[in-house]
Amino acid sequence: MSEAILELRDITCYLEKGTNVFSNITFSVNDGDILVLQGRSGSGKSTLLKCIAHLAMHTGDTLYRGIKPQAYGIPSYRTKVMYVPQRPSLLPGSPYDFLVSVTNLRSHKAPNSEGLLRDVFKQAVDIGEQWGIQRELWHRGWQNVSGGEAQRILLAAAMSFDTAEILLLDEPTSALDAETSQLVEKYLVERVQTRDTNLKALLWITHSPEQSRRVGTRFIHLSGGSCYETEDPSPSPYPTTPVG
Ligand SMILES: Nc1ncnc2c1ncn2[C@@H]1O[C@H](COP(=O)(O)OP(=O)(O)OP(=O)(O)O)[C@@H](O)[C@H]1O
Repeated sequence: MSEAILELRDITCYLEKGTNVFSNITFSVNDGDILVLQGRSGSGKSTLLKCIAHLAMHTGDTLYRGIKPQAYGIPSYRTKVMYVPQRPSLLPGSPYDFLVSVTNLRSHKAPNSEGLLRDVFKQAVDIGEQWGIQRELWHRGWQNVSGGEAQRILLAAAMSFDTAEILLLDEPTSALDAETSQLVEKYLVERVQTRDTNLKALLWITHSPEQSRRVGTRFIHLSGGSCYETEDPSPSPYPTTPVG
């Protein structure tokens, strides 16, 4: 059996007193997994990714390589287990400014931070160009790039940092046309399989059964506040085998 990188134990999320989105979610993400997370709209998929990234209040434990994120340091943990939202709705400035901010955080403005930024930017532009993102878009304000462009830019940025062992992908291709979507899928899957970067696994929300079949190695459904692992890549609202 492959090595567990991330373990979720009894993750329960309450949004209001007395109402929980889900409870006691327990599963592991192993080296090499492309774990597809499915479920009806409103079942709590995005919220679960936010709990894993420690961006939403919850109870239960997350262990990254056997260590609690609090012990690891939440900012460092988030560079290893990185949440990639559907849209960068609240980010100021341009995509390039975003690369600068994250690189400054990473380097703590060390003397070589310019070199690090140059490498990250080159990598981001290279990846983006493979997906049809022209270099000049990195310098445009976020509000002036389309939803599909912003999605690809965020993903290219996440890949260019090359710090993450797990990417938490919230419908990463929802704004893309079929052809571009498959280009991005292929790239992400290959990065996990070829092992030439730090990336070891993906936790991927999708509503598309076709995408699920193309990319997934494991399939987890959220339904009725619980989660279920299944061999079936097509979403089912009434799965039968609970995990955890
Ligand atoms: N900040 C919040 N305050 C109150 N309710 C919230 C909040 N965030 C999410 N919810 C509710 O929690 C539930 C789960 O939301 P979530 O976005 O996780 O669902 P989802 O499965 O990702 O949905 P979709 O497939 O439509 O993106 C929904 O009923 C949503 O309305």
